[in-house]
Amino acid sequence: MTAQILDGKATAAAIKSELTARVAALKEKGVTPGLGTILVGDDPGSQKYVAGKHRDCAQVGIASIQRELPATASQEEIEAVVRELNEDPACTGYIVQLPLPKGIDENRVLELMDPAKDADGLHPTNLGRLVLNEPAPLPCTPYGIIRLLRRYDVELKGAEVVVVGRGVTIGRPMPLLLTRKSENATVTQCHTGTRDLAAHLRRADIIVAAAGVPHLVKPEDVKPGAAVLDVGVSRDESGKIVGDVHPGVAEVAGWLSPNPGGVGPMTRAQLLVNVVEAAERGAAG
Ligand SMILES: Nc1nc(=O)c2c([nH]1)NC[C@@H]1CN(c3ccc(C(=O)N[C@@H](CCC(=O)O)C(=O)O)cc3)C=[N+]21
Repeated sequence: MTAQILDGKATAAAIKSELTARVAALKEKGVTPGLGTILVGDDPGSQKYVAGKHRDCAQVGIASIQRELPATASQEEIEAVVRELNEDPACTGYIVQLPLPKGIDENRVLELMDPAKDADGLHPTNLGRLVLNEPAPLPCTPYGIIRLLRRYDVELKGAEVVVVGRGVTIGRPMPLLLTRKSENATVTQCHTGTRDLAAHLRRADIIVAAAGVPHLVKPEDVKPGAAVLDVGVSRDESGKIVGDVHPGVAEVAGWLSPNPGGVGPMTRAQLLVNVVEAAERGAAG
């Protein structure tokens, strides 16, 4: 048996083509959605991700607003750019590319953002709304994962999901989305303090591997037919992406998201969704 591929690239392309129509409709009303990015420092990986986000924008007709600061930028300088984008009417949503350089208080920067312009869905107010079941922009990677599973008709209702990892962008918000009434999954969250990870993995109908540990999920730990999402991104010596899922899992799983080509493109598509939805709310109000 070989797993069906959860093709994030193709699914993201479909979402982007739907967004293209919504952006065109907004433009007829005189509203152009604009995605802002704030990039601090010159990490080549971060530069590449940010460039990809602006390429996506061009594809669907969203305007790009790019702000770059040197690695030596101070807390005050970064916060000044956040305030500027909060005020800029051309910017309907934006992100601060993470991580920020050492010595910068990331949470203070994120808290300064206008929650209505939070394209990542990671502002404390929006995470709070998620906990309270109130409408809010949703965290891009977790929601991208859910949309990918839905696209391939993977049953979420009643499913036993194991989330591996407790990072702020994926691990922590993922169970909040999965346990909504609309998803109705049962979630076990595993992390470095988990005593017997393999025992949990073996029971899972769906595994979300977001630990950032190369090949953490082994074929012998996967229940035959399970859906496995490879979210972790590590790099080998040559700079090639190594995921959290061992390649042998493809022989056991029922569905598998490749890495690259799986969750990454879905994250980027969801970012655009948040920007367009913010612009639609603005146009309606
Ligand atoms: N405020 C903030 N929001 C983020 O969403 C955010 C961030 N900071 N910091 C870094 C991580 C990383 N991230 C990725 C998004 C897409 C791909 C992606 O599309 N990857 C391609 C391959 C890219 C390649 O080959 O390097 C793929 O999986 O097919 C990867 C990584 C978003 N992040």
